[in-house]
Amino acid sequence: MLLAIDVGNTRIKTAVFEQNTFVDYSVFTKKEFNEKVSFILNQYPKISSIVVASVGNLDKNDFLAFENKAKILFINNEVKFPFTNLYETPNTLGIDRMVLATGAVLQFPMQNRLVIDAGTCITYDFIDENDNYLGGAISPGIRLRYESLHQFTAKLPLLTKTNPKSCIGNSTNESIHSGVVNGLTNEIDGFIDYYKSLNANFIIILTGGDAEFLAMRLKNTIFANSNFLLESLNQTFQYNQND
Ligand SMILES: Nc1ncnc2c1ncn2[C@@H]1O[C@H](COP(=O)(O)OP(=O)(O)O)[C@@H](O)[C@H]1O
Ligand SMILES: CC(C)(COP(=O)(O)O)[C@@H](O)C(=O)NCCC(=O)O
Ligand SMILES: [K+]
Repeated sequence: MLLAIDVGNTRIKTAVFEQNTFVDYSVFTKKEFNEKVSFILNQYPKISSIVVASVGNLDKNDFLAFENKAKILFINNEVKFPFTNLYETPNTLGIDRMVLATGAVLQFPMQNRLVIDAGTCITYDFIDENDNYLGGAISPGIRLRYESLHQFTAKLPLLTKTNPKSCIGNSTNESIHSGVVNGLTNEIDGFIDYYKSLNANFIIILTGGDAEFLAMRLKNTIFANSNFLLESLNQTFQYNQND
């Protein structure tokens, strides 16, 4: 059994896998990290390996306490990836984006793929049909947009994500919801239209904490898979076992 751990900038997500079967899912904060991981390891004594992708503030040392329970693969840019990295600064590319690209290549072979991860930030990653990783974009995620409007102004309230009633917001709250939610869906549809103009044939994977909320609001039809990063971690692990 494998425990996959995704340390994002907002939350930690974990999954237990028995080969390719998703057995268990948890989500928690950094504060709860030690307690939750210990709990999962006790609950599933068959876990023999842990695979970690971290872009948040947990590093390799934070996992040392679990080394006597399971073997740990901490993903960094020295592990094997099934794509050619054409990013100009490969050493600063987010590990989560590399893991997502791995999942896209292994699950959807020989196709152009666009991965959109709607988490703390929205990341866009494009991997072409020849398995070249080209890059994409980084923009603020939904919560970040609401929080920054509040934090960097004197008058704007802090709101939580809500379906806007209209594009034309007729109150402060409705204007904010329209700006954040309609702004982001227009951004995503705009990027998708740009990729379509380059090549009509590509698949789109939408994941992250806001994937389901966004999927139903996009002009383009996309199926959300909130677990794509955890599934991709399992695949990255397996890919590195087959030497
Ligand atoms: N319980 C929750 N706590 C925090 N964010 C949540 C929650 N449920 C959904 N979200 C949404 O998920 C986004 C963060 O997604 P997530 O994939 O967890 O981020 P990250 O991988 O960067 O930690 C936020 O923009 C927020 O709107
Ligand atoms: C862009 C990110 C902050 C996204 O993090 P997340 O929203 O998943 O928490 C992360 O992928 C990262 O730190 N990237 C490094 C810069 C880059 O990818 O070029
Ligand atoms: K992201």
